[in-house]
Amino acid sequence: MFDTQTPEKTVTSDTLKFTARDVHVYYDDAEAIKGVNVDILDKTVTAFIGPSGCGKSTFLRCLNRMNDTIPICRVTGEIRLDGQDIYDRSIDPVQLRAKVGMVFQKPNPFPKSIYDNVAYGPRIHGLANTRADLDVIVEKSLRRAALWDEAKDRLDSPGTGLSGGQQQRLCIARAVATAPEVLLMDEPCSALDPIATAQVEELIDELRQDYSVVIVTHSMQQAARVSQRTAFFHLGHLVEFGETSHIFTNPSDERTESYITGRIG
Ligand SMILES: Nc1ncnc2c1ncn2[C@@H]1O[C@H](COP(=O)(O)OP(=O)(O)OP(=O)(O)O)[C@@H](O)[C@H]1O
Repeated sequence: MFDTQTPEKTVTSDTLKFTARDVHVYYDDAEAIKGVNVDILDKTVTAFIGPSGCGKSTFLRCLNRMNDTIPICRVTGEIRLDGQDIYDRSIDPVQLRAKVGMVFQKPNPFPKSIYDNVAYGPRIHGLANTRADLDVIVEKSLRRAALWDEAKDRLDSPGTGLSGGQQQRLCIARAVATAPEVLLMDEPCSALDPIATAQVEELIDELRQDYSVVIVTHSMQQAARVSQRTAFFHLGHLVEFGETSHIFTNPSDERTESYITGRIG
């Protein structure tokens, strides 16, 4: 089911980025997340795994308040980023999402040029004073997303004209352009072929030098390859959370074992 040969990846940071306490999420009366507590570390890739409908994406979306955009969705409990309550009245969700960037399942570049896709966030957040500043941010972000060499001669071409894998890297460049601290990725490789998937996985490994990355994935092989910590969700509960190598080789909970051995899911 998973690659037991994957070398153990050590957690390199003990700095807490997010702390979530007793988080419940409801869609109308249906409870999708049932009292989740979790600590997410800086400069670490954390994978959320679990059967379809267990709440992985719902919980991920709590971390940058994307659930605010769903009228029937209600979040209770406490989520802190660097110690600050992200659901506090004083927090502007738009500013929060610049700090906590998100990459979605399906690459979704804006119908704009490659340059403008990346420049969009820095422009609306006033991160560049001059065109030259913006050029620097765009180049740096495209380099960070390992897309510069392929894109540098076609910056004025539409982002939608890139291949699927390139589009996803463009979306990663767009997310890193606002200098976020955390990157949330909701099944970022599910629409990609194996080569593009490998490129994005390599990129995730590089990004963790600078960011905390949280990735939802259906692929246990992918979780084992890219993450240092893994959280297993089941029916809205966070069943088990720990070092990826431990979760995959020696899970403590029967439900985790059933999932990773393919008996539930
Ligand atoms: N916008 C929504 N409106 C109503 N219910 C929703 C909404 N989004 C998710 N749900 C429900 O919340 C529960 C958790 O869904 P969620 O998408 O978070 O699970 P998931 O583990 O990410 O699933 P998958 O792996 O299939 O993407 C499910 O019962 C789902 O039907």
